[in-house]
Amino acid sequence: MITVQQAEKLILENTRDYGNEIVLFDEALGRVLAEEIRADRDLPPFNRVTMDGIAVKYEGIAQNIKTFKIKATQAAGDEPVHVNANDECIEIMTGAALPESVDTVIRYEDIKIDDGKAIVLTDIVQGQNLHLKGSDKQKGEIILTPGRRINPAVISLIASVGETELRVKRIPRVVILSSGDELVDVSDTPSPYQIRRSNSYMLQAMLAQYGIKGAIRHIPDDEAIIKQQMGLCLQHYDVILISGGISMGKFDYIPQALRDLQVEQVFHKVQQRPGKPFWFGKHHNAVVFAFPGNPVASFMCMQRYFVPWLNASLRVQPKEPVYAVLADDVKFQPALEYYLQVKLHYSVEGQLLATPVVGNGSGDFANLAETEAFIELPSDKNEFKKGKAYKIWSFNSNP
Ligand SMILES: Nc1nc2c(c(=O)[nH]1)N[C@H]1C(S)=C(S)[C@@H](COP(=O)(O)OP(=O)(O)OC[C@H]3O[C@@H](n4cnc5c(N)ncnc54)[C@H](O)[C@@H]3O)O[C@H]1N2
Ligand code: MOO
Repeated sequence: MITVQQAEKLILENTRDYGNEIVLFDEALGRVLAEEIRADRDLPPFNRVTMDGIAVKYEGIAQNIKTFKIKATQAAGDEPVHVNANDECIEIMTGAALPESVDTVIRYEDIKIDDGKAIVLTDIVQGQNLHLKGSDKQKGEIILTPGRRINPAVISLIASVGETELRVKRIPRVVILSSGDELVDVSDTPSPYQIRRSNSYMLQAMLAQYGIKGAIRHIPDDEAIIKQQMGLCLQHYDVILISGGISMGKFDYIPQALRDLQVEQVFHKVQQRPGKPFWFGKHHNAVVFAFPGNPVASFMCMQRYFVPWLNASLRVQPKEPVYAVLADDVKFQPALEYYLQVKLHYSVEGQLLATPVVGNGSGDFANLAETEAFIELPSDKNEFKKGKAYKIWSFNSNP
C-alpha cells in the first residue's frame, strides 16, 4: 500500500491542461485568471478627497486664517470648482476630485458652518484627508497576475479597470457517480434499510466552490450497467468522481469495471484513515478519482487529493501550507496517516489552535458540520502531544 505522499505525487503527475476561455467578469467567481490585468489609468485616477468637509489652500491656514467663505459645493463626480483667494473654500464630498487650486481638506467635524462661512476649529496639516493620484497603482501597472483564483476582491479590482471579459482557465467537465442499491435520491423516501445519497451533493457543492457544475449520475449495483454507464462517462467527461463501491464488498464492482474499460489504475489503497480504499486511475481522455463511500472519507479525499490536482491542473499560484497547534493530546494506533477532524480558532497570542471534533468514525458525519479542517497526523507515531504543530487542510475558508 502506498503512502499519502506517494499518492499525492502520483496524482500531481497526472494533471491536465484544459486550455483557456473567455468569460464575463461577473460570472467568473471561483475561476482562475489566465491573463495579466493592468491598471487602465492611475488608481486613484485623480487626487481623491477622503472625507466630507471643505477644501482650502493651506497657504490660508499658514496665514492663520480661520474663517473661509464657501464659494460652491462640489459632489463626487462633479467637475472640480476652483477657488481664487486664500480665505475661500469649497464644500467638498468624499470621492470628489480635488481642484488644483486647493491642497487640504478639513472634515465637517473640525469646522462650524455659519452664514455661508466655515470656521476652522482644529489644527490642520497640509495635504490632509487626500489620496493622491496613482498612489495605489499607476497606469499600466500589473494589478493581477495569471493563476489568481477569482474571489470577490479580485472581481472588484477587475471591475475597477473596466475589464468586462476575462481570459480564464477552462475547467474540466466533471461527473459524480454513486453506486449502491442502498442509496436513494434525496427526494425519494428510503426504505428502512436504505439511505439518501448525500455524498453526491456534498461533492457537487465542493465543486461549485471552484466554479464547476458537476453532473450527478447514480448507477445500480449491476456490473453490466456500471460498465456501460461508466463507458459513456469516460467519453463525455474529463473527470469522473466516484463515491463508494471500491473496497472489498461483493458488490464493489467499480475497480474491475474501470480496468475493463481501459482505465489504467495508478493506485488502489493509501496508508491513511479515513479513505484507505481510495482508487485513482487515468484514461486517455479522463482521470478517475474513486473515493471510499463513507462520507467523511469521500469528503477528506476530495479536499486532500482532488483540490490540489485541480489547482495544479489550472496552474493556480501555489500557497504555503498551513499549520495549526493541537489543542488536545491524541492517540492513534494504526500505522496510517490520520486525518483528524478539527475546529480552528486563534488563541489570544495569535496561535492557530486545532481542537479535535468528537466523531464516530467515517460513516457518521453529523460532526462534519462542526469541522473546519483535517489535521494531518503522520503515520510514524501513535501519540500526538498537545502544543505540537501539524499541517492542516482547511475547507471552511474560501478556496
Ligand atoms: N473487508 C473490508 N471492508 C471494508 C474495508 C476494508 O479494507 N476491508 N474498508 C472500509 C473502509 S475504510 C471504507 S471507507 C469503506 C469504503 O467502501 P466502499 O468505497 O466500497 O463504499 P461502500 O461500501 O459503497 O459504502 C460505504 C458506506 O458509505 C455509504 N455511501 C456510499 N455512497 C454514498 C453516498 N453517495 N451518499 C451517502 N452515503 C454513501 C454506504 O451506504 C456505506 O454505508 O469500506 C469499509 N469496508
Ligand atoms: O476510509 Mo474508511 O473511511 O477509513 O472508513
